[in-house]
Amino acid sequence: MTGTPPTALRPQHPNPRSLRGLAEAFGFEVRGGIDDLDVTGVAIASGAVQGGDLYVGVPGRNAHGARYAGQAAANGAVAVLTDAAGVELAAESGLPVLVTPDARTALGEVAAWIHRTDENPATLLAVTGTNGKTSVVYLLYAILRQMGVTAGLTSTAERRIGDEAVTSSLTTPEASELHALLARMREVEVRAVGIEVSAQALTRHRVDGLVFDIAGFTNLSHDHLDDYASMDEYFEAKRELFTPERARRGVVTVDSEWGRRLVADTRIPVTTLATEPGVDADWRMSLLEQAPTRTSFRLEGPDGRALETHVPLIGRFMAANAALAIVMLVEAGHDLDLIAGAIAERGIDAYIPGRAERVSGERGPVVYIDYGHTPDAFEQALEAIRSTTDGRVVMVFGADGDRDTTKRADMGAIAARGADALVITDFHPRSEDPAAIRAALIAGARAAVPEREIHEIGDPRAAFRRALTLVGEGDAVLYAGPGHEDYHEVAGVKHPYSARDDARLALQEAGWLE
Ligand SMILES: CC(=O)N[C@H]1[C@@H](OP(=O)(O)OP(=O)(O)OC[C@H]2O[C@@H](n3ccc(=O)[nH]c3=O)[C@H](O)[C@@H]2O)O[C@H](CO)[C@@H](O)[C@@H]1O[C@H](C)C(=O)N[C@@H](C)C(=O)N[C@H](CCC(=O)O)C(=O)O
Ligand SMILES: Nc1ncnc2c1ncn2[C@@H]1O[C@H](COP(=O)(O)OP(=O)(O)OP(=O)(O)O)[C@@H](O)[C@H]1O
Repeated sequence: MTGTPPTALRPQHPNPRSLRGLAEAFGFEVRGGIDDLDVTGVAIASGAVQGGDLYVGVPGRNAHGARYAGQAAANGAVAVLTDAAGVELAAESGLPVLVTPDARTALGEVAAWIHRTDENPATLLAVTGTNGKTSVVYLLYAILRQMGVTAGLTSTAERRIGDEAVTSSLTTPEASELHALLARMREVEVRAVGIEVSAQALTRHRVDGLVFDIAGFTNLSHDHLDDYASMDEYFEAKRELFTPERARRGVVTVDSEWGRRLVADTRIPVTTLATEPGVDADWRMSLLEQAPTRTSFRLEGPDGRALETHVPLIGRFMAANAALAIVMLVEAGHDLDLIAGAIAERGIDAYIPGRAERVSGERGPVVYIDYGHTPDAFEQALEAIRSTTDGRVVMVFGADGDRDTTKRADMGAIAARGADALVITDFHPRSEDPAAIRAALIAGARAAVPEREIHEIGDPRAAFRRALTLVGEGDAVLYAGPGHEDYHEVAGVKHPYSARDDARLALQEAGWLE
């Protein structure tokens, strides 16, 4: 996947900056003539380079990026920034080379300098946590727009400025892309931006060169133990967002021990939010009503301030995400009454692609396509569906290949406990044997509930159609995993596949959708 140029939103009228000025500002060693050269952008993937860019060659898992300096030059790069190991490779391109001990560490500040990020007046709202980041940034975006604020977002699904959107490749863009996106947002006078920040982004310097106005925390649960040696290390990666170098203020959901630990450990001022009963916090969310099409809730603040609203989505977890978004906006300086006024009547008018997205119509079973791929996400989504469904709940799911294998047994177990029947299928097996991934999920399910009805069908299209044969009016299907995605990755090849489109087609074939 690396080397594929990510589609990126960039400023349309960049202000050129002097390359000599850049080298002097950062104390870079210079090889080659750079006087009279200007730089207008920055990229770390050669395929993404545009005329006037600085190409930054960073070492990767597969190759040193400096190896691709020739392609960067062909695409119009004016110079290369790299480390000592990359100098010789970069010089082969014929471009001048700037040298720094660690090009990845330098990238964020360099991108901020080139794109003048300091001059960006937008409020920056960062969201981290294992689950709910994408949802919270879409909820922030929706509320801001309902309040008449020009907003942007960056998430796993999309980067979005007003109505302009491009599909994302990473959850958090590389720093080169992120600062360009913010510069583009400044051009169109975006005033507030929701930014999803993964643990990997913090660890890999993708949000360097930014200090967020508000950092929000959703939750922490089992995921990414292929990237981090333990839950403690994973937590430490997230905790970094709640330091003065990264954020001015925080809003922390304290339902879990991890949230409480974050509050105890942080060095920035934080406001707390509880969304479960019996947890003490500055703000408390309580559910009012759960229906298959919406969830309404009440949010109460420290001084008796309160609002009631709803989200057009299922589940306590979605109300929790919405409550976090609202408290983040209050902490960013928005008046609670103004927020309430904007969302009281119509509720929060959010569309979140592929997160508990209802694809069924008026007739037949209710079908949700979800992006859940962790044990906790499975549990939350199943609980939400149970609380709005009297009939059977059938769950279709698989597990990522080449990703944290230790969560598979738990995913199987939670599905077996929460659903009446399971259809276990393939979800991006990547380089792994798909049958072995299914076997791990089935073993987890059988260990938890030996008698559970389980169907094993590798092809996701056939699996979903099997699920439809197991349900009828009043029942529900949860298809967890693919969410908004439009591909199915097998052995390094991405095959076109949209679970949402295919599910609609299957519902039509079954006569349940026009
Ligand atoms: C493990 C990891 O983070 N890998 C990232 C890394 O890839 P890499 O080290 O393998 O790169 P490489 O292939 O060795 O190439 C080295 C350099 O040469 C460049 N190159 C390479 C080939 C070429 O033709 N031209 C070129 O310029 C590459 O852009 C890179 O800068 O640098 C690439 C360029 O930016 C990233 O795309 C890639 O993210 C991969 C796709 C990835 O999957 N990352 C995951 C771990 C990740 O970050 N996930 C979180 C999700 C969190 C969540 O689920 O919540 C995220 O924020 O997305
Ligand atoms: N607050 C929450 N608590 C637990 N599970 C949640 C929560 N919000 C969403 N989920 C579940 O997690 C899935 C992913 O949600 P979302 O995309 O918002 O999270 P994320 O943190 O952005 O994950 P990713 O970066 O992988 O997209 C949802 O489809 C849902 O199943």
